[in-house]
Amino acid sequence: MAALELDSLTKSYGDRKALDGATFTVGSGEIFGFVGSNGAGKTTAMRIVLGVLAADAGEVRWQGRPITLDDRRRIGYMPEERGLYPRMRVRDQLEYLARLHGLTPASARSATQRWAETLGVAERLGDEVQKLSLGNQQRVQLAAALVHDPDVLVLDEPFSGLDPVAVDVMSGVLRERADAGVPVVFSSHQLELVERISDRVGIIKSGRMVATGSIDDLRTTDRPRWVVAGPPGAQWLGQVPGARELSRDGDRTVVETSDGDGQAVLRAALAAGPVHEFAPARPSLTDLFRHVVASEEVAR
Ligand SMILES: Nc1ncnc2c1ncn2[C@@H]1O[C@H](COP(=O)(O)OP(=O)(O)OP(=O)(O)O)[C@@H](O)[C@H]1O
Repeated sequence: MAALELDSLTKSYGDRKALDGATFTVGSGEIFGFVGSNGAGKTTAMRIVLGVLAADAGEVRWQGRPITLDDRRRIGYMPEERGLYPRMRVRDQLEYLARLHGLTPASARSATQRWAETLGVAERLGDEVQKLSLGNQQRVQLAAALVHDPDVLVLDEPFSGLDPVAVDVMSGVLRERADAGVPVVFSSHQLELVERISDRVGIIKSGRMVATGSIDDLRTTDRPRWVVAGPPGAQWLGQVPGARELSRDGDRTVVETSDGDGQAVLRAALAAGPVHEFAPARPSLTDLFRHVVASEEVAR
């Protein structure tokens, strides 16, 4: 079931339309990767979910009804502009945020300890935030989003600037929270990472969702592609009706077919010479992103 729904959100800043009917849902237990070019509207959409910004039109729903202030208090949010007090000690900061969300002093203390350990910053609990490296500050920022055991996670570029170990720690935590039933939505420009950890992704362009679904859904096309390595050139391809070369790198050709008949492609290649690789070509999220962002067509 869709736990969090963004329905037809519209928002303008003066005459600049930041959101233009953006709609998507995030289910319980689902990690949703929210991607789009700079200025496409991701932060604006997340701020509207949080309620720090009001939509001009459209609605955010939680569990099927309009989201309330109380629901919003149960969101764990990592803002793009971050939001830690630089001179406050990590421990005080996390305990303070937990208390703001209604935890008792004892629960705030134990949640602070637990999340600091999970995120690898327990040894820095006594330090001022400003003395931490940026990556460690970001771990603390995630701890700040998690310390009140939120029902939803909304994270604006949580992975930017992290080293690979920190990326693993953070993605492990997101998966663990999702497995506990929490809907997780995060924005990122690191498309390989988004592809690796998201259950579903949404691509936003100029304030409108141009594609939403699992990576496999988005890959599904009525013009399947194949990689063929072997015969030099691509003259052999002329023998296959409805097939065309998309790209060629040395003896490796990516072929698009109109009817998905890979066997016809393989037969033509074999007739031209030995073939040492033949496989369906699976576009990466980066390929899909380039494709939908470059095209003007608005789908789904
Ligand atoms: N406070 C503001 N005042 C005026 N325009 C704004 C404001 N905030 C955002 N915008 C504009 O709204 C559009 C959407 O911005 P938004 O920050 O939501 O994009 P984004 O997808 O998060 O971008 P990025 O990937 O660069 O963080 C942009 O054109 C931006 O310039």
